[in-house]
Amino acid sequence: MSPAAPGAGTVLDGVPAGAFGPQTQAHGVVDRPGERPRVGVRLHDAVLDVGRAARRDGLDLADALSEPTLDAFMALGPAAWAQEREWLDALLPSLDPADELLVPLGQVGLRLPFTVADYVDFYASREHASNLGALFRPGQPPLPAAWTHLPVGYHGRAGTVVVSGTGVRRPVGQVRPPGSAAPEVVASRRLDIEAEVGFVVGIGSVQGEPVPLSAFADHVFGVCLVDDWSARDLQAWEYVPLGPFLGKSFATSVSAWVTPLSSLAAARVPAPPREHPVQAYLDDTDHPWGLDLRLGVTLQGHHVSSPPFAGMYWTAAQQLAHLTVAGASLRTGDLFASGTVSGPGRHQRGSLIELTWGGAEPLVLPDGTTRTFLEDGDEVVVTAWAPGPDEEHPVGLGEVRGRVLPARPLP
Ligand SMILES: O=C(O)/C=C/C(=O)CC(=O)CC(=O)O
Ligand SMILES: [Ca+2]
Ligand SMILES: [Mg+2]
Repeated sequence: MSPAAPGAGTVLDGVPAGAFGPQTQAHGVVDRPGERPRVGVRLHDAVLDVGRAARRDGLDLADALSEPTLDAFMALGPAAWAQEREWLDALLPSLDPADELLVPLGQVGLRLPFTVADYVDFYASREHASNLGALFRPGQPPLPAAWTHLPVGYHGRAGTVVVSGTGVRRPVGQVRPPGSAAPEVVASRRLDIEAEVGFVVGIGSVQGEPVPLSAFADHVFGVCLVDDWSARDLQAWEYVPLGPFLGKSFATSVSAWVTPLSSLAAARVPAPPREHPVQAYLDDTDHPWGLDLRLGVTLQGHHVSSPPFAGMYWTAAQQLAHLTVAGASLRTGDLFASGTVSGPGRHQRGSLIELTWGGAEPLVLPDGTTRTFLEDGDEVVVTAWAPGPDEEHPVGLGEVRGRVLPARPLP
């Protein structure tokens, strides 16, 4: 298991006050000295030990909520999730701030909240896909032919998913520098971020049986934030024709909090208009799962981008239907990420390769330094929030934070 994250409870970039009130019910796993890790639900700047609280209230969910990961609780499925929500909706607003089961965030470490089963990364932002097409494949159409017909994705590396706060070692690998005929092995010079939203599967499915789009909320427990660290120089040399491999396999960071889908009811929006009718299994007319999530990205504490999730062309429900249509099954803990969230505006791009246009237009940070790609010691934080039941109760999605560690010596 990855190490506990330091710096829990730090101030979030651009996330409104009150984002972790009783409406949000972000689930994580907390680590306290001398104790086994336990499931916790965040309430403002504290965490409720939900296993012990459930035991105190005589709830039959107490065993599943007393585990060192969210796995057992997520595997109970939507009826149990709804039961827990009803209980927390009643309990949290009336909880005594001095309750012994509420622990200040600053006193706990935060762990990877679930065992990552399989990991898939999609490519659902039209702006991001078009930008990457222009940068990686100049002279070719901005989008691949299939892009408007199906949610393009690739299978990633589940075992290198780490919790927010874990250091990210600069990868070493093969690159072919521009203008050079021969490849060489170097520490990546084009280390990048990708700001994404992740969806966490609670209930699995049977191999060979597709999961219809309408069953999305029966399978997916909640949402986390993802930073899909990407070595653009490794990626550019290796990716044809099978797609990302080592350039994205070394680390993928996720937030320590998983926000239940049920907390995002007020954030649901229709997806953008489709360019042409989609296949029946992707038709989401009756199940719109667009989500108005507002992301923020900081680099060395400076705000560099505000990617809007609401404009994503493919929704997570369509992605789940597509992922399973050929017969692939789901497992508890499967993680599928949206793809980099980029909007049409310059300051809405979710990666440095887009923000600096392949390094040609460096970012100037308020401290006077410039960046094209990440330098050793750089820290990136991705945050997000969504509209909640009313203006005073926005829903916070926490943060995913990572600092770049220097590369190991070349092999
Ligand atoms: O267009 C490409 O060749 C590569 C695209 C990416 O690197 C993006 C990716 O990982 C999928 C996404 O995050 O949207
Ligand atoms: Ca990605
Ligand atoms: Mg990755």
